[in-house]
Amino acid sequence: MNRLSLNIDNVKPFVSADALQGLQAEVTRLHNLLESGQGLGNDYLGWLHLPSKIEAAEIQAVEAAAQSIRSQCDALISIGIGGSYLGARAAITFCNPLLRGAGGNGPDIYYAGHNLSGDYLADLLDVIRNKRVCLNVISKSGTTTEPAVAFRILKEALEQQVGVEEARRRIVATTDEKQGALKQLADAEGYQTFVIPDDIGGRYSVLTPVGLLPIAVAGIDIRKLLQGGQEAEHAATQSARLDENPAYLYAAVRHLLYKQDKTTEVMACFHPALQYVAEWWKQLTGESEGKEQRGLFPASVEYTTDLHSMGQWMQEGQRTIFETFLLVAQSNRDVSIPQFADDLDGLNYLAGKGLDYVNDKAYRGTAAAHLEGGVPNLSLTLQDRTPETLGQMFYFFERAVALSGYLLGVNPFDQPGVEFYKKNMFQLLNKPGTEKR
Ligand SMILES: O=P(O)(O)OC[C@H]1O[C@](O)(CO)[C@@H](O)[C@@H]1O
Repeated sequence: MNRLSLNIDNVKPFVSADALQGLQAEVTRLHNLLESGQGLGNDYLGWLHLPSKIEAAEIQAVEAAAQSIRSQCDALISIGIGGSYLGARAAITFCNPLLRGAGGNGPDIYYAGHNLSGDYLADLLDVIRNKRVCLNVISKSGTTTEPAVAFRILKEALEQQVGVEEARRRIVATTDEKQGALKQLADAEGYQTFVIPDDIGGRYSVLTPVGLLPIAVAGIDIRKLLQGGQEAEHAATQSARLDENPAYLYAAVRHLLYKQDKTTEVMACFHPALQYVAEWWKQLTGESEGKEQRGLFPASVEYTTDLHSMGQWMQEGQRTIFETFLLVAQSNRDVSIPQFADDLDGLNYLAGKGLDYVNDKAYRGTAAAHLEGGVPNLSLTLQDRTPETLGQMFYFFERAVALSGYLLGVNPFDQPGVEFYKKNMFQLLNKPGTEKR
């Protein structure tokens, strides 16, 4: 079942059917390279068939741990950064009510370890002071500074609140099977642990326990999420043809636009539930493609609010951009506009219409205006805000970005550039073993 639809009508003035057809042979070659495990970064392909291969026992273990957290606690703090953070936050924001506790009908979900702000952590410590708290610390390497520091502080706070023994029961670690400081710490303390497979990098890990545990704690059905992932996996595996494989069509279109010096891709959403989906997508594309001085710069805007700020730039700024609209066809709920007898605000022409109707017109008006202003744009419409649709979307982008990296000739599964700031930071912090340059 296809829960996503890709519309490329507004790129046609820039990308011809012939140009797409001209890329087909290369796409097919790269598809075969990906599937046969012969391409760049082939030791990180565990995500490729993960949705269909994840073991029933693993799903059950995640569900049981989530249930135990839901029954013990009224707040979960998910501690991680980058790929060990954004997938869960994207899913939880996407599926759950926007203004109630982020955990929907379960514990409130808070995040830590994704920044180094003292204010942020101090505020978080205040907020959780009188709550029953559980911690899920997530780090593949087990050595990333931001989550390690946050975990140290939150672990101490929890131990002071409930004692060392009870704290141990309330902490779950998601990390490497064998290595890293977090693994050693978890073993020493006797925490429950989940494993991040060796062959799956952080930004491709949302459908492993990295994402699944916090998502399940938030009351989202992870089986449905995985089902969506599986549907997209099957669809993308079956055919490399651009007229049959929308993930590859998206990759091919953005590659052809990049070749025309459209070097920035702006993901534009009209729904606040997509805010962290865009953040997840930025990590996926940025870390996968931005290397060897190549790669699209991934940016995002949230409409309609940003139409009143960035809208000017989008309409008339440098023509080095294209836009990918990420849309939701069916919201969970809608609110209709009332009729007023006096009509002093002049809005009676919208009376009886839902906000989604108005939002849709805003999208259509924007897409046409930006095309007229020289910005090619494509639209990916998600059928609804269900976990199945989200699972399809996660896999759609993973597959598309893997192919995009191969089209660029880079390894989409490493991130050597990220280490540079860390070296400098450690030297500035006088970390033992690092020397000043
Ligand atoms: O799970 P870890 O090892 O803490 O890494 C978190 C994130 O940091 C990075 O390694 C970059 O530093 C990302 O690739 C990764 O998603």
